[in-house]
Amino acid sequence: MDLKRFPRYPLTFGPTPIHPLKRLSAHLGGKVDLYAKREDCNSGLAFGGNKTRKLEYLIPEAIAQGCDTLVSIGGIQSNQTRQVAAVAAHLGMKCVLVQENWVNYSDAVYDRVGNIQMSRIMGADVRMVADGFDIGIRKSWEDAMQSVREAGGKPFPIPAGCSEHPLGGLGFVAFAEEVRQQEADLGFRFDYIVVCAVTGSTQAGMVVGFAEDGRARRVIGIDASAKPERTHEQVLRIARNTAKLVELGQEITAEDVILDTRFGGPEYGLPNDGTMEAIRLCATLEGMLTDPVYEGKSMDGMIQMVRNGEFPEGSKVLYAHLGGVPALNGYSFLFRNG
Ligand SMILES: Cc1ncc(COP(=O)(O)O)c(CNC2(C(=O)O)CC2)c1O
Repeated sequence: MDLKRFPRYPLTFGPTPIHPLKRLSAHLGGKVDLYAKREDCNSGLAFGGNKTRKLEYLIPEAIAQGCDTLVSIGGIQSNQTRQVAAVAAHLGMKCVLVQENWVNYSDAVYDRVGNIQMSRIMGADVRMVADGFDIGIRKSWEDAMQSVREAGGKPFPIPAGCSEHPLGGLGFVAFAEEVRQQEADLGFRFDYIVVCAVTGSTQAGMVVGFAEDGRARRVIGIDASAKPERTHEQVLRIARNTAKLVELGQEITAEDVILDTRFGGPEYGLPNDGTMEAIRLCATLEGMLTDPVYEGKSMDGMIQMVRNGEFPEGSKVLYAHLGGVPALNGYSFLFRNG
């Protein structure tokens, strides 16, 4: 699938590395080969992550439109907003971030460390809003854009997770192309790809990208929104729109969106016991850190699926590490004893 007709503004180092998770695979019985693709190491811009790959396809539009301010939204410890702040700083643009109260978790430092701390240091105008979690288009975000216009600025709208932007899925269509090229070098194909899903355009792009070689249903989304009906609908809608955009030539159906709802509880942003065990297991066996909001839940899902024998023996499973580690600082109390 050729994406060259879509302008891309380079914000990442290039193809992200794939490496085996040998100790974790052995610990889980050695019958399934686990690998990680490291989107958490994809850029020098404030630790990067999945949004930085997505922003490569949104930024050309911001530049072409002569926008001077990137406006985005997320929870207090949003990785999205931190990545937007970094890209704005890198491009010499202003940045307004709406940080809503998405997580029912009170830690003394939650709104002063990690992602939100970095966004402030990078010069973003960080605006705290009391509204709770919702992955949809928010009034607070629309108000922020209006405030930029009233101040004489030209805002570029970047919705939560970049997902409701028409080009939001392209980055992870490119991810699938990149994996195919890496598989040619590795000499094998992955049987499954495991990915965390909340606002949906990461999984949606992968579903479209892997549909080309018949692997749409091998993309296993692990819901971390704890509102899976909403996330499933959003993944499906974005995948369908992205399939039309890239002229996939096949229909994406609801059955193509595999979203596992077992690991997202108890709420968005709050870890469960499985999340905490998965974070510790991956950290102590592989030195690979994951977070309590997103990747800890997808890592838990992958670990439990291996333990349950849900991947056939001999399967090669690719874990998409999408970033998120800075938020660990907001959950320090949970790890006070390691
Ligand atoms: C580390 C990490 N892993 C997975 C996801 C889920 O990606 P999608 O939103 O594309 O489904 C996020 C999203 N984060 C959001 C944020 O505000 O940071 C968009 C919710 C993420 O940050």
